[in-house]
Amino acid sequence: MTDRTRIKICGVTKPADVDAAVEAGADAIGLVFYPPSPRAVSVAAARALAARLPPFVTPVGLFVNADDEQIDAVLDSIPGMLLQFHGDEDAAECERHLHPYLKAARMQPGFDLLDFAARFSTARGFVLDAHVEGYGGAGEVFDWSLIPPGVQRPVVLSGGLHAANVIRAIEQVRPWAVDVSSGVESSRGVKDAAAIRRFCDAVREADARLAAAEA
Ligand SMILES: O=C(O)c1ccccc1NCC(=O)[C@H](O)[C@H](O)COP(=O)(O)O
Repeated sequence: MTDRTRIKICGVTKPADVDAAVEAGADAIGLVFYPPSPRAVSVAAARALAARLPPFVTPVGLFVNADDEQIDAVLDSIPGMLLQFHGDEDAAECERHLHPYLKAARMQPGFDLLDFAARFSTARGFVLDAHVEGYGGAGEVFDWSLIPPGVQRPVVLSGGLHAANVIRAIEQVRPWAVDVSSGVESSRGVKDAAAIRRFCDAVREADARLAAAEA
């Protein structure tokens, strides 16, 4: 159990999105380098967005089965990036960029997360998302009871979260962090500053409730 649940606001595309996330207390922002996504950004745009981040707020670069040249171009342009592999990448493909990375697991009945975690032994943590077409960013919740005890690395709970369900999600799963994209948008791909604030406030409320219950 962490002292406070970290927050990643994913799929930011505008300076105002970054500012809203930082202002609301997010710990990380997600920059999507997957062209089919309505949240996809160019390397140049991502560099400018990441440059707005204050110290200790992390840019996370999100890839889906990208080629090495694309990943290396991003890493050459944006210092301090944490990688997030959200496709069918194997461990070797994740490791070869010599950067810390998160590996996404698309949760469904029968999926062996402990075996998955053992296969990605160098991952800094696992983004647990719904198993959806298009790999992610779908705004769909998965059954959190599918998460087994004993995952020895930080869990980033993701998939269909929003201000109205994130307290229950944190109470049930006790993740290291929560990650959200659709749930803080006014329409697909358009971030909403008030929704970002509501989401982050709800995470703080969840942390306060857990602290009070454990006092
Ligand atoms: O954000 C996307 O458009 C996206 C597209 C393809 C693969 C992953 C994508 N996002 C990855 C994330 O980390 C999202 O925050 C995560 O899937 C949760 O999204 P949502 O359910 O919309 O909150």
